[in-house]
Amino acid sequence: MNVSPKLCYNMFWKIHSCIMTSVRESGEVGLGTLLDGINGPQDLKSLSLGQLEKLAGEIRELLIHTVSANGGHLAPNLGVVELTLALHRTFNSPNDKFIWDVGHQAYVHKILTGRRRQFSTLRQTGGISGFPKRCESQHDVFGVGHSSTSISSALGVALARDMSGDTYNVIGIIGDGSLTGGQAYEALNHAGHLNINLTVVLNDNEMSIAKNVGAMSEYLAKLRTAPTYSKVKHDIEYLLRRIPAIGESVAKTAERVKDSLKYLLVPGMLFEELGFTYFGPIDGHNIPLILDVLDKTKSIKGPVLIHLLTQKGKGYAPAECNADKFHGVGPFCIDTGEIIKNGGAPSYTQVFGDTLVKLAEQNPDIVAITAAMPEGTGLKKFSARFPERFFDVGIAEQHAVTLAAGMATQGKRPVVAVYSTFLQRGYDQILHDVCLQNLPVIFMLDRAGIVGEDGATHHGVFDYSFLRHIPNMVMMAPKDENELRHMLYTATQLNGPVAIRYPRGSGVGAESKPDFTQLELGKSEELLLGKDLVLLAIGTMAAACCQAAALLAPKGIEAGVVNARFVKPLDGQLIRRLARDKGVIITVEDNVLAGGFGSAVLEYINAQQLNWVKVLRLGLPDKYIEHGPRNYLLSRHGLDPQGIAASAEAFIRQFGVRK
Ligand SMILES: Cc1ncc(C[n+]2csc(CCOP(=O)(O)OP(=O)(O)O)c2C)c(N)n1
Ligand SMILES: CC(=O)[C@@H](O)[C@H](O)COP(=O)(O)O
Ligand SMILES: [Mg+2]
Repeated sequence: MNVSPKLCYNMFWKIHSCIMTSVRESGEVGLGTLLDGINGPQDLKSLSLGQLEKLAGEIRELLIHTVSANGGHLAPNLGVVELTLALHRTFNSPNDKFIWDVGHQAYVHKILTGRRRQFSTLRQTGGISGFPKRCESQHDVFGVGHSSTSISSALGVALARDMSGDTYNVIGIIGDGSLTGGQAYEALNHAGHLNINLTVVLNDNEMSIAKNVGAMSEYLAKLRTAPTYSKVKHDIEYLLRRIPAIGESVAKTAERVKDSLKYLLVPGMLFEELGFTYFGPIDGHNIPLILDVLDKTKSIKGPVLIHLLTQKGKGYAPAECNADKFHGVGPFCIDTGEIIKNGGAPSYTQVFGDTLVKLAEQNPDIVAITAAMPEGTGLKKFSARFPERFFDVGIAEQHAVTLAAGMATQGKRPVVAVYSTFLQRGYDQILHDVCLQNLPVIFMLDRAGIVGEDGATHHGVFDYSFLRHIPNMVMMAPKDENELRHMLYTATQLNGPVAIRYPRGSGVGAESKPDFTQLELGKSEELLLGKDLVLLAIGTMAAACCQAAALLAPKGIEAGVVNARFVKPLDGQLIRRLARDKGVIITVEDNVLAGGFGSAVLEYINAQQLNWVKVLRLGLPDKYIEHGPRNYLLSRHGLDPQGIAASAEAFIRQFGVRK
């Protein structure tokens, strides 16, 4: 009988799932196993190679089991199991310092550094974070969540080490996707120049979240198929030493010979040219091989780059086949790999993506730009429909912004779709390259407000504050997914920079008609009338405010609700009227209070000398918000209907109701 490898693999996977199901049912994942004996990295030192390989399997089971329940970054972690084991086996953390790029692949590191028993709390309220965090463990040397920082921070640690006369090892671990970010090159440039002792491990799985893009990615692919440079170096040295009589002296000049030969044998040794000693490419799932190369590179002076080839999702068939889907995933069924869906209305992301395609069908100047997140930002459809008008620039938000500015000077209508938190990278480019020249670039800020389980590094709670003060910028936030459509349409009709911010996840199920309405610039929408106070809401806070008003009514408080729509320009006319008629304004936003929407309203009231108005600002405090479910975090910060109603009631009781 002829059995295809794919069929074999599927059969293996079925048997494996059955075993896993019974293990899960007995509630024994990772207990009574090798993993159970790992209380810290020191416990790895005595394990045999066979045991390390068995441990790798147990870690994979634990990863799959935990992420299937809590959600998280499964595929990146499955890909670095062997690498992380080898790192902790070779080096001595926390004396030696590991610095992870993005940090979404540091689960194995967490498991091996004393957090195995807390691992079931991953990404949950009060539980361990999905990213390295200095306050969580001394093994987490550098906090992270945004990409391409590892070489910079590792270099900083290495420089500090040398200044203090210490001798520990510093190892930065960066993925091929993160190597598309400009900061990584700034750091390579600096490290190569300093000739400092520093190890960079490049974990190359040919994937960012989506397939990796760019010339560097193509260069890595060339290295992948070229003869192993480290092997070539070794072989040349070996051969030269074996030449009778002259062997030793020739071997002494081997360094020079190798230097000339390497150009012939391996095209464009970019990393070596930058001052790094390059090792690779090496199979990143072969523990003895990784141990060997780590051991060898330990004694090399100057910066070293070890290029490992890994497979994202390794060991779990659904993640191997769909590495992008399992990059960051919600709870899923282990046996089938199916994501457990909440159902509900289409997400803001989807509505944006569909709307952009519609608008682009009518306007050939519309182009779309993503920084390595075509799926997450909803641009997948656009990329399929208009491949020549779609640009994935890699993890390069700064470049994305200035690229858009350049296109806008030539009459294009660039739409930069980006997560709010990652646009923080492009602040100067927005200010200096886009707004100063008043260029019509549209910024679509997804994942604005509280994002949930990714936590402090990912909440998009600063965007009102870092965008609204920039001259020429128009900033809007829709109350629902249907309004998002009209806002995007409106943005295409304006002739300057526009930012629109909206949250992660489902819309409210708002009905949408096929036509578009151009919204009046700086005009808000009165949703509910109420004589005692007004809840002046921005974005999705409008719905919470309507519910809060309903909670206040039985208490004899008549609250009006306004959907502000614009953070900039503000609806000054409305604010003056509210000040005159009600005298109590409560602003509500899911942004930090500092410099946010409420601050804008206060500035306006001050500028107009409407001094009698009582203003309460509800929003997020001047601190980083931890990880946890989005609704829980909103309620914890008083931004759910109950919280808003309670604050409004207390405020009105303190300042009285104007009759
Ligand atoms: C500045 C910034 N932009 C975007 C992201 C979103 N993001 C997280 S991981 C990732 C891909 C990283 O790819 P790579 O470094 O190769 O890691 P892999 O997941 O492949 O192991 C992206 C785009 C981010 N974390 N930071
Ligand atoms: C690590 C990272 O930055 C992304 O993977 C992020 O976690 C994606 O989040 P979403 O699930 O909101 O797309
Ligand atoms: Mg990668």
